[in-house]
Amino acid sequence: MNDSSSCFTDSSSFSAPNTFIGIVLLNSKIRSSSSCNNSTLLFTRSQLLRDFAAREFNAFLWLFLLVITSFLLTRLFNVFTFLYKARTIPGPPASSFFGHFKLLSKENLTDVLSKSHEKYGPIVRLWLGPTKLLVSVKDPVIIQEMLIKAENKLPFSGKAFHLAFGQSSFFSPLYEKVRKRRELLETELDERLMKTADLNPRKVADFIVDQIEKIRVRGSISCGLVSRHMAFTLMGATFFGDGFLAWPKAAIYEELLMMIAKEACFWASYNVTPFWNRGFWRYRRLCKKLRCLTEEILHCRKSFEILDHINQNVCSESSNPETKSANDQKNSKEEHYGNIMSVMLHGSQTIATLIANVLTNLIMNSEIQDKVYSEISIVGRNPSKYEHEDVYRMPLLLATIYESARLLPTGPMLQRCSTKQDLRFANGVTVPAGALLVVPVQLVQKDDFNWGKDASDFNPYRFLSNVTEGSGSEEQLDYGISSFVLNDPSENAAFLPFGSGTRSCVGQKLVIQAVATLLASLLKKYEIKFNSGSDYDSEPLKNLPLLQHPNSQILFVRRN
Ligand code: HEM
Repeated sequence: MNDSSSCFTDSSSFSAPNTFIGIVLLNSKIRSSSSCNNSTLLFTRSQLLRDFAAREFNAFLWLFLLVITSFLLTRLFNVFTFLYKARTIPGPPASSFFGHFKLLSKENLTDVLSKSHEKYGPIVRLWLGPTKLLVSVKDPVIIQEMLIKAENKLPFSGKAFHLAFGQSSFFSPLYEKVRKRRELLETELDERLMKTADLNPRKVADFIVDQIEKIRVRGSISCGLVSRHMAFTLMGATFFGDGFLAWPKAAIYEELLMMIAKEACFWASYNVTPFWNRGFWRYRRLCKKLRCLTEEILHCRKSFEILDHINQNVCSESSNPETKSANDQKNSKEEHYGNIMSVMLHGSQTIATLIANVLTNLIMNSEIQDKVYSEISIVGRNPSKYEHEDVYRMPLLLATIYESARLLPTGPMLQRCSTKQDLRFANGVTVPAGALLVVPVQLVQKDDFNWGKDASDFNPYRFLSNVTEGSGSEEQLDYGISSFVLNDPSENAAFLPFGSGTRSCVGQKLVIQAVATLLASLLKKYEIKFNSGSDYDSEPLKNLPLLQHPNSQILFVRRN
């Protein structure tokens, strides 16, 4: 037998190793067999490596296939479990693969939900797509439970703010992200509400009354426009201090904010940000201008500003300022500006709608306006030690504000989602994780079951309790006002204009005090009327449900 017989020239006489170590061992074996010539050795080695690579590649493919298959099987299992759990929630049957999408593209969601609740009860489901489940809750007790348990909002909530103003942690969908700032803002606002010096809605009210005096001589004014201006001035003075009232660029800031408000939802509705659209870039330029003006007012203001304080608190807790990188500092500054602009936008829009609703209701119900005026006059004759406390002695005015917020809430739906865990309600219904949960506020706040037969009528007295007869002062009785006390509106779980639970509105107390003070100052000086010839100036309209966003022309008539 010659020497070469021991060489590994015949590839079939050996098998390639399965591991890299195997290759190394075999390689050393080949090297040690000195009788092999170089070319045979090279051939054998490359053959081995090729064989090894092929095996490794096959193994990799198998592994990849296994991972993909198990991933798909898990997804499939999850989808079936989701569908199975969703089956237990009552709702109209979905006729197509796309669920109720067709129905919703033809009809308003609130109307569809109204019919579905009537037929299927307090919890109903609708399919927005093959696996997109929407669950609507109309029962106040279950709503309360849901708004506490489901802490997160839908992933796209806050997208409009994010697109317009960059990072904004107040309106982030994740509760974890907003929790700290929510708490700080709440505490800050509570503290400021206690101190008259820092935040004085009366100053804002006097400023607005002065402005109204100027426009009054020119005649009537659009209710929507004047409400918008009042809301903006209130928000500006609250967050930038009294110096905001004299800021010469306030009017430009207001105009920009309102232009952005008009377009924000439209641009946020795109799944992919429309960078190719010129209109989008024009919108971005508006946002940038607003950002510059925000920076400007923050630089020149003298008074302390609430959100600045919160930002400092959050930054000092999250990291040591000395070790903070320049990038971190830039991000926190961006977020600070984002927060200011988003709160200004949210507050101005919602307060404007609320003021417009109250003014419209007071005009359409002149007897209530007269009584509120009487109430303001009585309190004015015997003012409290602290001016800002006066409004809490005006129950009818406060009840009018609550009733206006009940009849026409600023948003038609509250929304939540539970991404990780199923939600189990006390009544036995389980909503699978990943479903969108909504509360149709308009339906809940006008439901006869929750509010009585006159649920659709304007009746502020539903928020008042009559204290035993005869306890009212003579002066009160002269004005035809019996002694009323305001009930806590949150006692009724169906009262949701500011949401409820873990993600409820942080500005509620501020709004009620500020709007009541402003309206008290206005009503004390002026009687508010529709301009004759205005659409609303007719008796038959009185009992019609309040129209959305009333844009009637109103007059401020000076009282003697
Ligand atoms: C009439 C005026 C206002 C109305 C009707 C209103 C209404 C609401 C509603 C319905 C929500 C969602 C609540 C929920 O999902 O449960 C909300 C959230 C919020 N509101 Fe207001 N709001 C008003 C004014 C304000 C003001 C003046 C501020 C600031 C001082 C403010 C700060 C916030 C914040 C920070 C959130 C987000 C809370 C979160 O996501 O955790 N709101 N508001």
